[in-house]
Parts: sequence; structure tokens; C-alpha cells
Amino acid sequence: MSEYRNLTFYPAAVGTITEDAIHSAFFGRELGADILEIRFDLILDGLLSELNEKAVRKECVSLIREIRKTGLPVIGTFRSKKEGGNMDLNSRDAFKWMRFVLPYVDFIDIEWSSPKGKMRKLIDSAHQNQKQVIISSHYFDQMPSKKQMMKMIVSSQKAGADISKIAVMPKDDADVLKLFEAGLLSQKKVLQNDGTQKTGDEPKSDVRLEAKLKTNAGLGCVCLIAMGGSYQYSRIIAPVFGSVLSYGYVTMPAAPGQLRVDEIKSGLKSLNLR
Ligand SMILES: O=C1C[C@@](O)(C(=O)O)C[C@@H](O)[C@@H]1O
Repeated sequence: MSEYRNLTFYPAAVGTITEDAIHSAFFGRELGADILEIRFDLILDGLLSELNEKAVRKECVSLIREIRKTGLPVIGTFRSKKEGGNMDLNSRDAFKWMRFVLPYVDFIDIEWSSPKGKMRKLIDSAHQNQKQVIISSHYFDQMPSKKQMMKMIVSSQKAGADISKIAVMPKDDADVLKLFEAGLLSQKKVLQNDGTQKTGDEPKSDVRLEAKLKTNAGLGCVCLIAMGGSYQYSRIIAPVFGSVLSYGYVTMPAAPGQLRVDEIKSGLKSLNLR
């Protein structure tokens, strides 16, 4: 069982590292990040244009080793261009890189739109090595329906996601509510389908407690993100609806409407969520 499955750890403030990785990692820790996300699609980009693949691998390992000296758990992310990142690799190369960094990280972020066979193999290998899997889906162009979002959450959890992450671009506050409701309802569904979860002791309406219990029991959780400057508030209150990770930037926003990670952390604290 991973050391990150415990009741006090979640919701966690994630500091996204986009540049000057080692310095940013230590600064992220200073800002109160509980987890660091290394955006390899942004960090590797410069390296790949300057060095050959062997040298990039070497550089990559020494970078992660230095970052691990912060003592914080690390998420490895290779975000594709179509999901808002900078990765221009075909899926074979993207999976090659994900397999390469897997031994050095605690969580690996895999996009739900990836080829399912490759995804299944990587999930198996992550779990065999006590790593956690975040399966993510980003909707920049069109707000998905509640049904679509619930389907993504339930199916990705069936496929082995420890955390199913949905990031949407709402057109109004009603869309934010839709996202939260999809998160809430799909978690109830996962709990209902899991007989071992019902002790009868938990207050039925407390989705926060349920999220923590699920994380503890090794069941999938959700991460709900409403992107865009008008919806920054959602990054702090999403944990009220069971979201276990809130992403913030360290030196430079990596997505529309990201707050800095210290703002996330103090927001969570002021609502007594941490
Ligand atoms: O998927 C996400 C969430 C994110 O897009 C955000 O909106 O904070 C930031 C990304 O770095 C991360 O991988």
C-alpha cells in the first residue's frame, strides 16, 4: 500500500513545475506544496532540442533525483498538445518516456484519450511497482455533459485509475456545478459498487470523508478542475465535493486560472479542508 494513502494527506496542494525544475521544486516546497508535478512536456522540450536521447535520459534522472531531495512525492506528467500541453510525441514515444520515468516518480499521469492497450500495460506496471495512476481528461473546447463526465470517471476507475482527473473550461458557474455534481455522483456510484466499503459508521452525506476513506482503501478518487480566471474559486472549494488534488503553479501558470500553490494551500486551510 502506498504511503500516500492516509487520512491526513488529502486534499493535497500540487505545485506544478514548468521550468528551472530544481529551483522551482524547492521553492514549491517553501510555498507549501504537498506534492510536486513535473511537467516533463515543458521541461524536456528544451533538453530534446539540445541533446541526444541518451543524454536527455541521463539529465532527466539526475533532475528527478535532485527534486526528490525536497522529500515531496512527485507526479510525472507528459501533457500532449491536444490536452493543453507541449508534448509533440506520437503515443509510442510518449509511452516510452512515461515507462522510463515511472521508477523515479510516485504518481504517473496518463491521458484517458491514450491508446487503451498501452495504457493498460502502463497501469499494471505502475501498480506492480506501488505507483499511483492519475488518469486525466482535459476539455478545452466544449463543456462535457454531466453524463459524459461521470462515464469518464467511472470507466477510468474501472481501468485502474487511483485518481480520475477531469479539467474543464466552463462557460458559466452552472457548468462548475455540473462538474462538481458529476464528481459527487460518480463517487457514490463507485462506493455503491464496492460492498467492502460500507461499514455503516460513515455519515452518508460526507463526500469528503468518503474520498478519504476511498483513498485509504485503495479505491479510485476524483480530481475536479474548472479552468479559467473566472473560476479560480473552484480550485479551492473542489475538495468540498471530494476532489483530492488542487493544482497550483510555482513560478508560472501551467493552465488558465491556476492560482499559485501557496494561495491554494492557504485557501484549503482557511476552509478547514487541511
Ligand atoms: O492536469 C493538470 C491540471 C492543470 O491543467 C490545471 O488546470 O491546473 C495543470 C496541469 O499541469 C495538470 O497536469
